[in-house]
Amino acid sequence: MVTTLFVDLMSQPCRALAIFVKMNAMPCNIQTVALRKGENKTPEFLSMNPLGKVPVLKDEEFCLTESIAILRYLDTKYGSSCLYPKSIRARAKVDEFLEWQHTNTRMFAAKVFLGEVLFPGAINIEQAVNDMNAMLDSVESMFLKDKNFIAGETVSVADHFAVCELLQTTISGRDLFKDRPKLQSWLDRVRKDSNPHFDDVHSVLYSVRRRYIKNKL
Ligand SMILES: N[C@@H](CCC(=O)N[C@@H](CS)C(=O)NCC(=O)O)C(=O)O
Repeated sequence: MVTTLFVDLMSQPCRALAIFVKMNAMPCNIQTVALRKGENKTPEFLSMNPLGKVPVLKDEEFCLTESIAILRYLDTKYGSSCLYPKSIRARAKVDEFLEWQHTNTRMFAAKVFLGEVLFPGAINIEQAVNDMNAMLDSVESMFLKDKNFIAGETVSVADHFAVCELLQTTISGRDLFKDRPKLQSWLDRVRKDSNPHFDDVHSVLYSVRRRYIKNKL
C-alpha cells in the first residue's frame, strides 16, 4: 500500500518534503490540497489534520502532521539516500539545523513573505527585513562557514528546508541573495545537485512569482 503526502506546493515545508520524496523515488503519492481554494478546511481533510494545515501524510489509516515528523517517518519506512544520512554524526548535524530552522529560517523569512505578499500593511517590513538579515548572517557564519552545504559536503534535507523558506520571500520580487555571494553560490549548488526535482517542485512558485512581479509593474 503506497502512502499519500498531501501538499500545496506554495507551502515551504511541503516543497522540501516533495523534493525529498522525489529525489529518493519513494513510492509515495503526492496529492495537492489547494489552500487558496480552502481544500484544507473540508471535513475530509480536517479528519486527517484538525488544524487544517499541510503537509499531512496518510499511510493506510495512520495520519501524521508536521513536516519534520513526516520526513522521519518516510525515512524510517522507506530508508532514504544521502538526503538524510544514516551515520550518527552526519544525521545529528542535519537534525541540528532541522531544530534550528523552525524559529529562524522559517519564522523570519515567512514574516517577510506574509508582510509583503499575503497581508501587506499588517507587518512592520523594515523590522521584519532586519530580523531576516540577522538570521541570514547566522546561516552564513555558522551553517555555511566552512562547508558547501548546511550539514556537510553534500546536499541534504537541511538545505531543502532552508532554501524553500528563503525562496518564498522572492515571490514579491525581493532578492535576498543579492549582495550575499556565499548564500547565492550555496543556492546554486543546492539547485544543481537537486535538479530536475528542485525546479519541478518550484515551478508553481516560479510562475506565481512571475505573475506577481508583472502585476506590480
Ligand atoms: N510546523 C508545520 C507548519 C505547517 C504550516 O504552517 N502549514 C501552512 C502552509 S506553510 C498551512 O497549511 N497553512 C494553512 C492554514 O493555516 O490555514 C510543519 O512544519 O508542517
